[in-house]
Amino acid sequence: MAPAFDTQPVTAPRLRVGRWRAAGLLAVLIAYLAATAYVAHTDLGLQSLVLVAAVFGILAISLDLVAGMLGLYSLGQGGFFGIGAYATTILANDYGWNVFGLLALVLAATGLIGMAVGAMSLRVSGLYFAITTFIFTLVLTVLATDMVTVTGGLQGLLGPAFPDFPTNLEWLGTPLVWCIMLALLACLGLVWNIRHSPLYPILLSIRDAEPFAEAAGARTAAIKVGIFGVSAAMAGGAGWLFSFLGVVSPSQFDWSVSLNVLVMVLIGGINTSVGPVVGAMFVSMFPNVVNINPWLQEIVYGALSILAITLLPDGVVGIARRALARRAGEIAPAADAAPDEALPAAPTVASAASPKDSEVIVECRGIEFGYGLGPKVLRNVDLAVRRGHIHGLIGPNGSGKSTLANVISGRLTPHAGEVLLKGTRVDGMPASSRSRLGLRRTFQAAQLVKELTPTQNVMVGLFDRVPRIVGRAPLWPMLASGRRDLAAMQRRASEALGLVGAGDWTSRQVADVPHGIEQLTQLASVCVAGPDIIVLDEPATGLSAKEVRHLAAILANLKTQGVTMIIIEHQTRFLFPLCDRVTVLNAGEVILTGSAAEVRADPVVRQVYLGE
Ligand SMILES: Nc1ncnc2c1ncn2[C@@H]1O[C@H](COP(=O)(O)OP(=O)(O)OP(=O)(O)O)[C@@H](O)[C@H]1O
Repeated sequence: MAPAFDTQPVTAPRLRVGRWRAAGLLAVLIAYLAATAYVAHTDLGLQSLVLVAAVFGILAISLDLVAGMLGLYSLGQGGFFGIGAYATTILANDYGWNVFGLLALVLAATGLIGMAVGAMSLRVSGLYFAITTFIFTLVLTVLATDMVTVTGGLQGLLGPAFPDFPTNLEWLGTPLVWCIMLALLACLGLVWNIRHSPLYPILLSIRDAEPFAEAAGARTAAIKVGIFGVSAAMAGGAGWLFSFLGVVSPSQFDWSVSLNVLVMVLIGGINTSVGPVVGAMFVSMFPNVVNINPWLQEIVYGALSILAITLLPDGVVGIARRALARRAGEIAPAADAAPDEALPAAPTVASAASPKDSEVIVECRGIEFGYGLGPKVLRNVDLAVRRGHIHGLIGPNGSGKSTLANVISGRLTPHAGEVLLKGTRVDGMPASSRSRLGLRRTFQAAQLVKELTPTQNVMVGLFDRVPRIVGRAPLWPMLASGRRDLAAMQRRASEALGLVGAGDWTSRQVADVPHGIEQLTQLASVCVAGPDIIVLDEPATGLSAKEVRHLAAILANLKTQGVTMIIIEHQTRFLFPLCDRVTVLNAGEVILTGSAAEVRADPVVRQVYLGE
């Protein structure tokens, strides 16, 4: 089993913001509170304009949390918003419930409903996910329209009054202004904290490279459902706030509102800290600020929205952030160096002694597997890999090697047979649980998050080595334990990149690094967790001869540290010198297991695979 996560440095580093940045943040906070105080004392017209924009800002943040970080384009936000507003209005007006008690109820109820809707909708993804959440909003709108005696039908209901300040706080002005603006600040803070926690690279890896996150031990379905619940609760909370702004009616929560919120996020900048709020301000304030003929106004608004979305794919804030980062030299230009030049010298190869009679650490017995109703891809496959060995898996294209790797690592469940890791039967276990038994894997096509740095990607590999990442994320930078663990994770990730020879590439985006460095980053992301067993699926694909030699040296070094490896590879000249044993698959069946020399000498293998 991998060693426990070492949390050195023992003392938590201070919050990682420079002096100027801290002063800037403080100035922004003071300006925000001053602006809130101004709005709290101004006329009702301006108040209502700002407050509607702020409530929609919260709604847009709730959507960005799932759309930007998880790629789940929910059209259910309008529905959760409506539930919050109607529940507050009906229970406060008709039953006299305390509005603050209702806030807790709304957050809990919409969070739970969100998790239930999420659990059902997450069986599908992309467009189908959007459609299922759209149907949720549609059904709620129809109910709100038809249940006239409860909801007031199309005319809606007048929302409850927001409680006044106690007399000693009346000097603060309108209490609802403070409540909404502080709620917006809290939502911005929550998302900022998540973006500065190690949960952020994990969420992006669930979005862009889910098998990678699963293989690192993340229960991706549970995380998606949980985050969707938080997003729904935030949208419900926005509905609670909205109920105090006037009339609550179906047109304010229908599917077009969900779409409008998506437009806000896209215009402002998806997956940015303040972009959704900027988008919400633009969309909700536009009709009042540009006060022209209504139909001309719609045309101008539509044209501006289309232009913003098509010309600014990162949104207004995304573009501004990139420009600032370029000026500050944070985004390095794309790498010019050829991969060969990019790679440092290979590490020294220590002698790779093979423990001859070590225990069997990975075992497959009688594995049968086929995709859907198609023919069997694996037939009665037996495989025994000894601790500390490098076990090669070769065979012609389509012979079932990657399928077997997926069965061993938990992405696929065999139809028959058993998989054992360290003597424990695991064939019913998800990939995330197998990683806790010390198994890690790489993928044929590198599974990484392109917009993150190699260091951030490698940190994903530490997911199940660091306690309570998900639970602490909403407060992460504010917790001493969070800052300490993040520093330790960054240090471990940089070390792992250094060990595989990619230490010079830690701060560029993966999108800007050569293919060889991507492959090494994948390898570092598994090595960082100190695994006992690594399954590598065609690690040498696309590498130059020099890079392949470098990779061979790294794998031989890993072997000297006692790591067991199963390597799927077509390049036998690279693979055979590393291997203790080689298994040959052909059309889903094992045709031979033996030493590299035995395999090379076998006439059937020579004919079937080596083409001789
Ligand atoms: N997701 C899938 N759905 C249906 N069939 C699949 C799927 N993945 C693989 N197959 C089929 O299963 C068979 C085995 O594929 P697999 O990728 O395991 O072979 P392989 O030996 O790894 O091939 P290669 O060396 O080309 O990577 C092939 O016939 C392939 O077309």
